[in-house]
Amino acid sequence: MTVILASQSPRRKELLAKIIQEFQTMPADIDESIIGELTPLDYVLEMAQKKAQLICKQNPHNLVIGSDTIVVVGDEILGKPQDDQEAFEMLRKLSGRKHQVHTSVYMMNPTRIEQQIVSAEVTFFDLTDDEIREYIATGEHLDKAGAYGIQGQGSLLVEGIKGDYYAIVGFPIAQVKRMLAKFQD
Ligand SMILES: Cc1cn([C@H]2C[C@H](O)[C@@H](COP(=O)(O)OP(=O)(O)OP(=O)(O)O)O2)c(=O)[nH]c1=O
Repeated sequence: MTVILASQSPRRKELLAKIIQEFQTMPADIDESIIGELTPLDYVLEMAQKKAQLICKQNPHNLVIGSDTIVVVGDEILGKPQDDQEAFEMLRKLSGRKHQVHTSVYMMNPTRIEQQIVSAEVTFFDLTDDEIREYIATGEHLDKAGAYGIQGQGSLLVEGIKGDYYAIVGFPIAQVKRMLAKFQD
């Protein structure tokens, strides 16, 4: 059965390639704007489900994987920033405190569904406005939840992490591998 990753993220593609050799990718363009109506965990799972369901409709005989990543600080959900100004505000909120990163994975084929949320806690150093501007100048913040990428220059903002590093980067491969194994049963 062909595996389809319902994603346009080059990172998710790279990470899935670490655990399976053959799969396709298809972007799932869904409306991610219902922030606020759901709890963070319900929201992140729903986004992964929507991505998987959209691609599954067009490819009903395949195993489709959707995934989504959010940052939660206090009780606020941070998705991807719209522009540099919003990125600046997000990074200011994250400065000097802990936040949670949640990545959901939703897998479906005609006979089975597996879903999972994998989380990590990230602590940021105290950041000056100049440090935030310097980071934003790298440009790597724009397509990332919370406006940073721990795998890049964003690592310089991070004092520590607890939990699964790959959940922060956007695709928790150890859990994904275990979920995929259930489709072999
Ligand atoms: C916090 C953090 C997020 N991210 C990324 C992971 C996700 O790709 C992105 C959050 O956006 P998502 O909407 O989860 O994913 P996406 O738009 O990149 O891809 P698709 O919906 O097509 O699957 O933020 C990092 O790469 N590094 C980090 O440290």
